[in-house]
Amino acid sequence: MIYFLIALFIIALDQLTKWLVVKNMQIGESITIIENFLYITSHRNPGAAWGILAGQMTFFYIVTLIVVIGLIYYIMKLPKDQKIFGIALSLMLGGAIGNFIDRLFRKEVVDFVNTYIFTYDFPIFNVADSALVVGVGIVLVLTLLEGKKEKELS
Ligand SMILES: CCC[C@@H]1OC(=O)[C@@H](C)C[C@H](C)CCCCC(=O)CCC[C@@H](CC)/C=C/C=C(\COC)CC[C@@H](O)[C@@H](O)C[C@H](O)CNC1=O
Repeated sequence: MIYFLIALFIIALDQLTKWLVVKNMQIGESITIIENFLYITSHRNPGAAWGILAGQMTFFYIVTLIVVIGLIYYIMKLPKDQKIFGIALSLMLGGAIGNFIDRLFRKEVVDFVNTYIFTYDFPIFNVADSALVVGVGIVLVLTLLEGKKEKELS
């Protein structure tokens, strides 16, 4: 299934970028990409978004396993014509597994994408987070569009 290849690609890209950051940068070290906008900063997060539930690894394992099993089930069950939906699910699957690998072996997640959206210093994230957020975003948009279409038809 092409969707599992997409998830594998995300996992590989996520783990490669994290490995490069861990290997070549000290924690806290920052490289300017675009002044005042984009930096690569080596960071670790023992929690979820914004560091919530730091250290609750058992909780993260359980939630991630439920998310991963749910996603695999939906990808297997997906009708042939819903390719975009399938791509969104595989982005989420790759992202969830990417962070799961970090939590399993490092007991924390490696983050390095440091952006300043306007002056707000957005939490530092990684490839897996981006895939998750993009995947969630596409699912939300498709669901809203689906709902709108049904309303127009009814
Ligand atoms: C993106 C999901 C977070 C990701 O969830 C995962 O792994 C999943 C598969 C497993 C979690 C245990 C369960 C989801 C918790 C839900 C959550 O957290 C609310 C999310 C809101 C979201 C709206 C969509 C905002 C976005 C935030 C950020 C991402 O910006 C691109 C900032 C990321 C930085 O705080 C970075 O340090 C985080 C670190 O890398 C660990 N990442 C995780 O826990």
